[in-house]
Amino acid sequence: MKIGFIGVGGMAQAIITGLLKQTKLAPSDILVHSAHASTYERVAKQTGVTAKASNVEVAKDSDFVVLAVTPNVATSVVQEIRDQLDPKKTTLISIVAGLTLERLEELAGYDLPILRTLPNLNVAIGAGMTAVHANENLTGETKKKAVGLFDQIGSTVTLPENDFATFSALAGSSPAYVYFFIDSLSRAGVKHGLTKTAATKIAAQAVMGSAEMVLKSDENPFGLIDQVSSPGGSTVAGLLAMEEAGFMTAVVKGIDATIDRNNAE
Ligand SMILES: NC(=O)C1=CN([C@@H]2O[C@H](COP(=O)(O)OP(=O)(O)OC[C@H]3O[C@@H](n4cnc5c(N)ncnc54)[C@H](OP(=O)(O)O)[C@@H]3O)[C@@H](O)[C@H]2O)C=CC1
Ligand SMILES: O=C(O)[C@@H]1CCC=N1
Repeated sequence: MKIGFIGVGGMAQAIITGLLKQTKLAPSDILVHSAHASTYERVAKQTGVTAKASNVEVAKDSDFVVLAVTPNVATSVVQEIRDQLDPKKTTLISIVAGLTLERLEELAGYDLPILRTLPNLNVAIGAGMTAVHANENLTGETKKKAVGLFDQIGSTVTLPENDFATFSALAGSSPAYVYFFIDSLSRAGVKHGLTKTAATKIAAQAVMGSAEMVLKSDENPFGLIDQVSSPGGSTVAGLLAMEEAGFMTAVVKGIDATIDRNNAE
């Protein structure tokens, strides 16, 4: 089974790293090409994957073709490889935010099996969260294999396409917001005398444990907040100060802006 990546930027590299760590795929079974030889040749050198001389070659030689370019060039790239996409052999997997199955079928062919996905950066460490939606041509074992790639590098959820913009904000973009939160915690620690390295490790471990607690406990997050907040204690004092600064409103406004941008694609 050959998996070809068209575009090897941040997200494609995260998927490749995750696949090489979490699956039995050989690096040579992963084919890559992108706009600049300096990028795809560097990725090939660093990871052992196979560099191809063109997008067309990647499409021709792959069973699963992962479209991993930015939305502004996706249309022209699909048009470029269209003739190599053989519905009997090839499955197209798109990770492009905002690009619908209807548009992909229009560009790539109505007979082609296509999986629309929206992964997040944490696939690199096998802890991703990916939304998937297959078109009606993608069925059976091939669908299992395509979705299975993302199951092996994290969790997957099948969502209606009109929820993808919201999912993209809550899981695709949110790692950036959580990293921002961790960095904010860490900076506060530095303000109070910890080293940045120690503060970041402490903050990240606390965030990881808290996320695991939400997933594993029967309590909702507000119940857990109450468990942490001792009567008359420091946590409730901190929570109230954060809320006075507009914590929840800031988060919801950020997610609204993310969804608005996704819907404008
Ligand atoms: N970053 C993320 O967390 C997520 C991103 N996505 C989606 O993933 C896609 C890629 O995003 P991201 O990795 O962040 O972006 P990057 O800018 O890091 O990567 C884009 C890649 O596209 C390549 N490229 C540009 N033009 C062409 C072309 N004509 N032919 C072949 N390759 C080309 C670039 O090549 P080169 O490097 O050689 O210049 C680069 O490797 C986007 O559609 C985005 O919506 C989805 C979920 C999460
Ligand atoms: O910033 C972006 O547009 C992409 C989509 C989700 C995460 N990164």
